[in-house]
Amino acid sequence: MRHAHTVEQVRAAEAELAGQPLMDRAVAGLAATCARVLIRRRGRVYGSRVLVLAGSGDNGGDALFAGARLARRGAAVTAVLLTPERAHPAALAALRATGSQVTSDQEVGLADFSRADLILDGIVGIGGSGPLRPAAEPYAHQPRRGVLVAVDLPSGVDADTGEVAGAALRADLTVTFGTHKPSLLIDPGAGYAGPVQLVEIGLRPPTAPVEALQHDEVAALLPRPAAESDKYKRGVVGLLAGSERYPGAGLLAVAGALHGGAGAVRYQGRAAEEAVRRHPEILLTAGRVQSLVVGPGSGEDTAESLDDALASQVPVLVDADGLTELARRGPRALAGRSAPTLLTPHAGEAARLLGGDASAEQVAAARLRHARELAARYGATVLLKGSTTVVARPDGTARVNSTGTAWLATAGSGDVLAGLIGALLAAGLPPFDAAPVGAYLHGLAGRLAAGSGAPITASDIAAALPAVWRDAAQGDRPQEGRPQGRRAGNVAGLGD
Ligand SMILES: NC(=O)C1=CN([C@@H]2O[C@H](COP(=O)(O)OP(=O)(O)OC[C@H]3O[C@@H](n4cnc5c(N)ncnc54)[C@H](O)[C@@H]3O)[C@@H](O)[C@H]2O)[C@@H](O)CC1
Ligand SMILES: Nc1ncnc2c1ncn2[C@@H]1O[C@H](COP(=O)(O)OP(=O)(O)O)[C@@H](O)[C@H]1O
Ligand SMILES: [K+]
Repeated sequence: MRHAHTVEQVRAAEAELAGQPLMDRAVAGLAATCARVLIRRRGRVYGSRVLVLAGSGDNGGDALFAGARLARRGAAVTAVLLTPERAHPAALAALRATGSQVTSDQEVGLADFSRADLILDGIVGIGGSGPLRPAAEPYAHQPRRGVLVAVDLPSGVDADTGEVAGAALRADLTVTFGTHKPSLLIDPGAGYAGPVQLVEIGLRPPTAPVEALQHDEVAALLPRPAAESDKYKRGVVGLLAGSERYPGAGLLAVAGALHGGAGAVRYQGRAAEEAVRRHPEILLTAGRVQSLVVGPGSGEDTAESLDDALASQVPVLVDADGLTELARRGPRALAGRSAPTLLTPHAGEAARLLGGDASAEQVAAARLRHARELAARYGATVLLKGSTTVVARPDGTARVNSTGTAWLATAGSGDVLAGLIGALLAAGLPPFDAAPVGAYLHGLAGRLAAGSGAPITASDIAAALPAVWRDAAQGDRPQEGRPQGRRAGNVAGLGD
């Protein structure tokens, strides 16, 4: 499990360790990573050009101290102070003692930014607030050829949410201290961080409000048939999906559900004939189910299907057309439910569910905030899809997905996901497990299908599910780094 803590929690955990050399530990890890980057890039640290961008707080202090360590190994280090009168005194003295150049001339800084082999972004860390200050902003737009390492988190990114209010520095790699911050796991912030390396400094923060399942946790949660299982004991998922206008969505939901670990898939929609032709293993008769999926391509049947689903006593996943109908009815439509409800909107559907309080763009720019808001308003678990999938519960706890690729953004991909998660619900996983496990497998399937990068169809994603299930079931293989097609670029693999 990857855990992410808020700034407040990090500060409290730090206070408990007062007197311990936390900064030394952080700096040692940071400098070691920078040295590795330089050795991979240039074969050695000696003679490399390093630029340190130092703000006024301890984040700048970390960067200056790391710069001093690199200078002692022969790097040509220049430090640019963004607030010269408030630079970290001890760290500045340490860097000066190496004979390195220190300047507050931003013209020099910007020129070096373009030339340096390695840039340390120590402008601002967890003490940041609001958009980058004017002195720092030009660095966010300046071209460079070297590797940019963000200290703790990329400057300009809000640590607790991953929101980016204005410009931010786009890192190739982030070295973070003590614990992950939510912004390192959630876009758009995560997209600025690149691969993240965690340096342990001894912090013991409390329960994490945001976490990301990894292979081990997914392996432990995957439903497996027991010796005495039969198909009903394994769970039956009911699909209320597909209509005359959108038969394909029903078929794709079936394809996802068949690979989701339930014992049987009961299909109730207008694409029945085609569904059974393609998937002869499905059931078309009415009967007991342990979960229901309502909405993918339900078209003209949506209102009635939603009525049926919400009146049931089993976990219900509402997706696509079902969400549009639910948005019309509002949160009260879920008030009488005794079994759990899971909503799986993309940003546009989320905006609808919020009744016009946010646009799709605003939802995508503040995923954690809006997923939490929706979960609280509807009293349901919410899986918000998109570049980072976020699952939130009404109490605000959240899980974010660390697999996936932008190639998943293809028509019908969400229908496969809905069927898959529906089956996991039928197999007995609670929504806060079923949703992130489904997203994790779906993301891995997208990566597997896309390979080194190629357009994929939703059917390809479904077809890849058995292989990624087998892989995930083995556990112990953390899925680090950013998905295919992201700019891990010139330091691919350094986040390991
Ligand atoms: N808390 C901890 O447990 C540890 C913290 N360490 C480092 O300390 C950092 C936090 O240090 P601080 O609390 O001094 O805070 P920061 O250094 O993150 O930032 C505070 C300073 O940045 C300026 N600032 C705020 N918002 C800004 C913006 N948008 N643009 C430009 N400047 C801005 C403020 O004027 C303030 O003086 C961490 O990010 C990490 O790098 C590490 O040394 C190890 C341990
Ligand atoms: N930029 C992206 N990066 C990674 N995954 C994405 C991106 N955009 C969309 N996805 C994923 O692709 C799927 C698309 O689902 P959805 O929007 O419901 O599409 P559809 O309605 O066509 O099935 C979701 O799982 C979503 O998280
Ligand atoms: K930083």
